Amino acid sequence: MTGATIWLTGLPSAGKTTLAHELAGRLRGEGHRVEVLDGDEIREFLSAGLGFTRADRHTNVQRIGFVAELLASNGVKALVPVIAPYADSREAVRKRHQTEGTAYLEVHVATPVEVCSERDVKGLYAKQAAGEISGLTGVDDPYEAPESPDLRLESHTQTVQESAAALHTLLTERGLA
Ligand SMILES: Nc1ncnc2c1ncn2[C@@H]1O[C@H](COP(=O)(O)OS(=O)(=O)O)[C@@H](OP(=O)(O)O)[C@H]1O
Ligand SMILES: Nc1ncnc2c1ncn2[C@@H]1O[C@H](COP(=O)(O)OP(=O)(O)O)[C@@H](O)[C@H]1O
Repeated sequence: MTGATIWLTGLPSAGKTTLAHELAGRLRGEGHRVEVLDGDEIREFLSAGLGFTRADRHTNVQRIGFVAELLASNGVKALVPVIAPYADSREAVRKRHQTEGTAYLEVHVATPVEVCSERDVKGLYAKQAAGEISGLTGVDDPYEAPESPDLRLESHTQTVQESAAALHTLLTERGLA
């Protein structure tokens, strides 16, 4: 089976993790091998000790990109719900896949910051507003939105199922599902 990395980039609470797991379920049901490289889990193990500076975020994204490519080149659909706020970090991951001849799709989960901060799944926006944390992506830390992603999802105007269906359609169009 053809492997691929599908990177879901977007702000905290945009819907990256939810969509990755929804898509994973659909793909598994069709017999695909799937791994979700969850940002929080990766930061507990593979990227333990890294923080949220530009340099640390870059290192984190390159490590995840490396593992995703290994999985994808062995027939796995590697779903990556990780913010990856910097365009040059994402570009380096894309190039690595290109060099190795491995399929790579960039999906922008383009939920506006106002909606994300209302969802505030992990309470980070509230903590930032209360001055308890700083350097929150999209608020007081940069997020460089992709200029030409393979797909841009408007998760605030769609249900989870509609967004996941759009993602699945993209994979089908590219011969990956
Ligand atoms: N300052 C700050 N900025 C952004 N995110 C923060 C921050 N502090 C903690 N968190 C939590 O860590 C998750 C982001 O980790 P990632 O590995 O996806 O980010 S990055 O690509 O390295 O920037 C992110 O997870 P998601 O909410 O699922 O996106 C946050 O829950
Ligand atoms: N179309 C949609 N796609 C993804 N999530 C959605 C959508 N509509 C509403 N949501 C909700 O938004 C929240 C997103 O949280 P989460 O997936 O953890 O975000 P992230 O991983 O980007 O931080 C979830 O509570 C989810 O149910």
